[in-house]
Amino acid sequence: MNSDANKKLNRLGIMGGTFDPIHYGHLVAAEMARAEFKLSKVLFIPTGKPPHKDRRDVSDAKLRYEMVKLATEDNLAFGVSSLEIEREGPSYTVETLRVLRRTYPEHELYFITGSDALLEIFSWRESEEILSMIEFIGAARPGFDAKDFLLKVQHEHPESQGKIHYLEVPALAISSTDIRARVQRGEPIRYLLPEPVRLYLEKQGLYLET
Ligand SMILES: Nc1ncnc2c1ncn2[C@@H]1O[C@H](COP(=O)(O)OP(=O)(O)OP(=O)(O)O)[C@@H](O)[C@H]1O
Ligand SMILES: O=C(O)c1ccc[n+]([C@@H]2O[C@H](COP(=O)([O-])O)[C@@H](O)[C@H]2O)c1
Repeated sequence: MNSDANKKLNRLGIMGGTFDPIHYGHLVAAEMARAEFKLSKVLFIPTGKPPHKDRRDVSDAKLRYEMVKLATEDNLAFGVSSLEIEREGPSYTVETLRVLRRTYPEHELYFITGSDALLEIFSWRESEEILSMIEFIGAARPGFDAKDFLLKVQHEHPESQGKIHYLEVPALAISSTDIRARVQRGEPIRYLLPEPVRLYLEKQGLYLET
């Protein structure tokens, strides 16, 4: 086999997010993407300072990183990177990808997002540069019309043709916002996220205050 053919076998999935906290919606999307797109590994990258979120009270990056570690350690194909939480300033994806390109020169990079985030990638910093470096996998969330969306994208952003893939996942209507609100109201969150993460966030007293 020549080296070009070899290259194609290495596919790295990247799952970026605030993960405040990580939950089964994230994990199912990553696992389905891994299998469907034959990714050798999925790297979870918690954001240091989320560029598009104006919540001033995003939890401490180290706590969010720790929760991602706890949630992913039982899957050998999952890894966690502290790249963004160690970098100063907003966590722009383009900067992260430049580092990953150097770290994984032989890999094709696939960025996994929920379909809601897929609608926003064109507003990301240097989105054209991003599209020249990687492909996107958009995981379906409830209420999302993928066919319409892909048609619209192709029409408005012809440069993205062939670079955005749609992945159907068993839709889980779980969000970090809902989990935080439940904790605040004293409602159960068990089975919405891995048990070690639930125990950790309770021990840390996370989300008790608005
Ligand atoms: N239930 C879900 N199914 C599929 N993808 C999801 C789900 N929840 C989040 N994602 C995706 O995971 C990535 C990281 O999401 P993020 O950490 O912001 O979680 P979130 O639940 O959307 O958080 P919040 O409610 O605080 O906005 C985003 O691309 C998002 O679209
Ligand atoms: O680079 C950007 O301009 C940019 C703007 C918004 C979001 N992102 C990335 O998209 C991923 C999901 O973000 P979020 O805010 O939905 O948790 C995460 O990796 C962010 O760093 C990136």
